[in-house]
Amino acid sequence: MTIYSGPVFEMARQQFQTIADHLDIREDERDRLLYPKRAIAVSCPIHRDDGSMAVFQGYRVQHHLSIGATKGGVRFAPTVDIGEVAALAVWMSWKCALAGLPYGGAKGGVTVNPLELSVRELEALSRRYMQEMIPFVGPHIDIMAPDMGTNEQVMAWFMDTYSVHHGSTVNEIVTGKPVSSGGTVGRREATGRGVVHLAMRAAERLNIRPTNATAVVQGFGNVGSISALELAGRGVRVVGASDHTACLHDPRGLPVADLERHVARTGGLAGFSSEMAADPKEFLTLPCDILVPAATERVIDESVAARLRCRVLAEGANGPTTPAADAVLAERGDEVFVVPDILCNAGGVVVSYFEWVQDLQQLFWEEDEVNRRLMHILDRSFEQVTSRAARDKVSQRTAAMAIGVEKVQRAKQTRGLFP
Ligand SMILES: NC(=O)C1=CN([C@@H]2O[C@H](COP(=O)(O)OP(=O)(O)OC[C@H]3O[C@@H](n4cnc5c(N)ncnc54)[C@H](OP(=O)(O)O)[C@@H]3O)[C@@H](O)[C@H]2O)C=CC1
Ligand SMILES: O=C(O)CCC(=O)C(=O)O
Repeated sequence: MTIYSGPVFEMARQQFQTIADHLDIREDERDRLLYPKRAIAVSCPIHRDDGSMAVFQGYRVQHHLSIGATKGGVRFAPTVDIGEVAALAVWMSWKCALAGLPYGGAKGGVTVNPLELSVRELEALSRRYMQEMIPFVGPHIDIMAPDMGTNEQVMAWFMDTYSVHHGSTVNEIVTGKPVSSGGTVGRREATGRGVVHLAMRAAERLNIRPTNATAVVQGFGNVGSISALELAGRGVRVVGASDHTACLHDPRGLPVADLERHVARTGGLAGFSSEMAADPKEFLTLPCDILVPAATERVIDESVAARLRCRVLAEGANGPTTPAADAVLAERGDEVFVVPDILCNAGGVVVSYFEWVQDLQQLFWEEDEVNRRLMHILDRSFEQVTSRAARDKVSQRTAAMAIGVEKVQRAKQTRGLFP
């Protein structure tokens, strides 16, 4: 019996079983590695602007405590449930271990559509969520960060709420804060920047020149918009971009900077251009060299996987590709070079780690230092994953997860169990 259910947790569980079989992990050790150490569920009441009261469910799952504090983002979305949050926490563990960060994985979430809240209501909900979590988090216990539906402003409210309770400013309680409130330069851009850096490494392996390449990006929030801008900055023609409100396609290339300004002004891609409107059902299978899913989980199922027309799949989102889709991609052999999520989008948590280190030391780095160290870690992980995949004749996802799981397993074995 487990409280973790639903399609996203089932996906994380299936992936883990594949890795456990590949690594020949003993049956009696598997549950200890997969199931989260702690899960916290809270009710967050707020006053609505019309004077009524509303209660939102919030969660935080801390997956394992064997390497250090736990780390991971907080998602505000209508889909959030304990199973989704737990799956995302499990993935954070493998991601942090692969990158060599001193953290276990965590994730949080509130079941809410943030677009339906006023700014005042969003602030009230953010503060209430952190207030409810204060007994369970701390700079050496669990450090939150942004994810879907949250941003730098929400992190500043989290940090302020925790600090008011503590009696002095505790910058290191969350990462992804504004630079003006103890954030680091380069964190806002880090995930998309890392995605594109690794997409370029993959393209290089396939002899694709950026200036001859095309890209399609799903999702135009933090990760998607920065990925699109970085791709365009390297001379890649971004031919597709989408969010909930619209899918745009132009084989001649989209004006990415204009899209970003439009989204900043209006809140979405809708209304940018009716001539560029594309069919949402065909969006992910548009022909391109680089496909960046940067929205949500399970968007690439077996049917989409069979029809993908990209050469590089650079997973900006967490869990965009289902295990059934992975099997289809494996059958397609070398046709699609997959840069798996826990490698591809690790730039965010890597720079969050740098932010935490800087906050603890109260010594702040220049942006070129942040980026140099980020690329060093991403390049190291890329080499480890691709050489392990070649050595063991497995997919890059299996290789990446195997490296992460092995590190967590080793830490648990070395520390042992209480008698
Ligand atoms: N932020 C970070 O540092 C990191 C994020 N990630 C992952 O990246 C992904 C995106 O996160 P982030 O950019 O922060 O989130 P944001 O909330 O900033 O942006 C999400 C974007 O995805 C769009 N979107 C959501 N669902 C769909 C859909 N079904 N089809 C098309 N577009 C959709 C949203 O559109 P709309 O606004 O119209 O709803 C929005 O443009 C998530 O999987 C997250 O877990 C991974 C590592 C780090
Ligand atoms: O920056 C962080 O700590 C976590 C980012 C995150 O949630 C993720 O990598 O999925």
